Amino acid sequence: MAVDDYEKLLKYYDVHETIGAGGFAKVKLATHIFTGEKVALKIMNKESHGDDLPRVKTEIDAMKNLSHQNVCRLYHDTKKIFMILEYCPGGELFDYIIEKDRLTEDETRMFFRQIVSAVAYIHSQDYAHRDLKPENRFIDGDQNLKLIDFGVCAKPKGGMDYHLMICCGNPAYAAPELIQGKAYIGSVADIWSTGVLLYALMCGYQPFDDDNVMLMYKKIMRGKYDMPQMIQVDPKRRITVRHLLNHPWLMQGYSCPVEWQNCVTEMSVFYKWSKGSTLHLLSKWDYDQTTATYLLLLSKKSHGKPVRLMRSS
Ligand SMILES: COc1cc(O)cc(Nc2ccc(C(=O)Nc3ccc4c(c3)C[NH2+]CC4)cc2)c1
Repeated sequence: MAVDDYEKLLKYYDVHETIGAGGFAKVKLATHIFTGEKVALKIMNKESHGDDLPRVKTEIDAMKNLSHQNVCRLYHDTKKIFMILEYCPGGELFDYIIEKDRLTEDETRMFFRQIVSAVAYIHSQDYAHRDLKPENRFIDGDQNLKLIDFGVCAKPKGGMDYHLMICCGNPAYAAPELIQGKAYIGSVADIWSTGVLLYALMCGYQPFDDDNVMLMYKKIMRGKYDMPQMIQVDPKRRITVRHLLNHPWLMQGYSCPVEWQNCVTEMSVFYKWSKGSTLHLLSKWDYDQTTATYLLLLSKKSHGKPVRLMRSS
C-alpha cells in the first residue's frame, strides 16, 4: 500500500518541496538522512500506478542496468510508486536554453559532447531512449547533463538492429520513419532526435515546430536543410552515434573523441575481459590492482577527468 511505503521512506529521507511535475508523476526534493545528500523523489501518480503502467517497470529495469556520468542515477525504488533519483539542481536544459535565448557554439559543443556520450553509452547497452528532447536533460551541480525519463525506452530482444513499431516521444523530435508508422530502428531514431536537439541548442528554437501537427509532419518529411547527417530523412543514410564520437565539429577545441564508456566498460575493454568477468572480479573487492584501477577510475570521473586507462604514463 502506498501509505506504508511512504511511511517507510520517511525513515530514510526527509521530503521537501515539489521541484517538478509531469504527466505520470511529480518530483520532490528530498534529503537522504544518513548521508545528508540531496536526492530527487519521483512519486508516480496513483492513477498511473493503478494501471500498473508498463512504463514504470520499463524505466526501473532500464535504470538498474545503466550507470554513466551523463545518465541520471536511480538510487532506490520501492516497487513502482517511489523512485529515489540523482539530484540535478541546474534544472531542465530546456529552461537553461530559454533563459540564455541560445547558447554559444562552444557551450553547445560542451553540452552536445555529453549528450552524444550518454546516447552512445545507452546504445552500447542495447537501449534506445525514444524520447530524447531538452526537457529530458537536466543539469547537475557541475554543469554536467543528465539524461532522464526512460519510461518509453526499448531494449529490443533481437538486439539493436531489431525493428520497433510503437510510435512514442514528442512529435517535434520524432524521426520521419517513426511518424510515418513504419518499422524503425530505435537507435537510428534516437540520432534524429539528437540532431533536432542540437538544432534547438544552437538556434534556440525547434527546426520543425508548428501548432498544426500535420504541417509539422510535412516540414519533417521535407528534408531540405543544411545538416544532412543527423536529421537525414533516410534512416539508412543517417549518421550513427559511433561516427559522431569523433566528428570534426565535436572535436573542435578538444584533443580526444567523446568518451562514452563507464568505468566497468573501460576496464573490460582495457583488460580484454568480458563485461561479466569484469563485474565478477570487481564484486570480489580483493583490494588488488583491479580494485585500485576501478576506484581510481571512479575518482578520475568524479573530478571530471577522462574515464580512460593507458598502458604507460
Ligand atoms: C532516470 O532519471 C530520472 C527518471 C525519471 O523518470 C525522472 C527523473 N526526473 C528528475 C527530475 C528532476 C530532478 C531534479 O533534480 N530536479 C531539480 C532539482 C533541483 C532544482 C530544480 C530541479 C529546478 N529548480 C532549481 C532546483 C531529478 C530527476 C529522473
